[in-house]
Amino acid sequence: MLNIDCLTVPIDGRCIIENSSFQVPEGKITSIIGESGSGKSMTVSAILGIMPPGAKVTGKVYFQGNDLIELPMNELMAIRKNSIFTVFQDATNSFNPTVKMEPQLYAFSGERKEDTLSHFRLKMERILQSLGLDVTILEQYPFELSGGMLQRCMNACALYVEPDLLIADEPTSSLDKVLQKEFIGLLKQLNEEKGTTVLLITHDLDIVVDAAHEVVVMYGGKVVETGSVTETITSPKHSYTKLLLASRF
Ligand SMILES: Nc1ncnc2c1ncn2[C@@H]1O[C@H](COP(=O)(O)OP(=O)(O)OP(=O)(O)O)[C@@H](O)[C@H]1O
Repeated sequence: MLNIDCLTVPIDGRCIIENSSFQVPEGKITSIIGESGSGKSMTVSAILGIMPPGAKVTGKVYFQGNDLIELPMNELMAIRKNSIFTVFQDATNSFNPTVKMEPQLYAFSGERKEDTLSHFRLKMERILQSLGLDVTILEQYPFELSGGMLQRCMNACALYVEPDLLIADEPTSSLDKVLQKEFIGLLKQLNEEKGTTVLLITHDLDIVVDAAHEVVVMYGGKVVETGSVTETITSPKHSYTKLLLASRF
């Protein structure tokens, strides 16, 4: 589904990602794990084509037969709109505080699917209720909702869109344990019931073990190990992976 080949990202002469290759197989949950600053989020940015000024990307990012790095911006935007949904670390930052929830959730989900507002409302209300949210939140502003509720709203959009690829970048790090478990359950549900391919970025090995099928270990801007989660935790090869496993207990 997603095939990263020799990805290299220098920013202002400093190499942030170096010659990294890995695959995200269709229908699986693949997790990128690594210490803070190892280049996990920058890898996501390179996949999505959202790079900071001064960055140069080389290598290939194949998705559904296209090299996303080579695509003109309008074609990349169309692929992102139709096939990829991204959940970022702190949902609070994804919403405009001065706009009510309904138009914002519509923009993230119904509008992307080209659904009418009335169709969106019916479908979204069902999803919100299934996530334990009252539909009156649609009339509220983001600042009236808790961080956990906003994260659930973003999850509701992912459920609405049913993307081919869901990218979740540290989605649980601002959540309490109960909401973390709920989010991971939702990822598994989307993966098992809808066949959604998931790329999950985390620094939490317990989440990888609980949710992922495949793991990509990053260290110092490089992919140092890839493999199935079972294989990697039973016989890690790289010293950093061994350290990560040792620090789990
Ligand atoms: N806009 C930017 N300009 C220059 N360097 C950046 C920029 N954003 C990130 N970096 C650098 O790129 C490196 C990788 O950062 P990245 O955010 O990808 O790490 P990460 O593995 O996701 O870390 P974390 O787990 O803390 O989110 C870091 O050294 C960081 O300082």
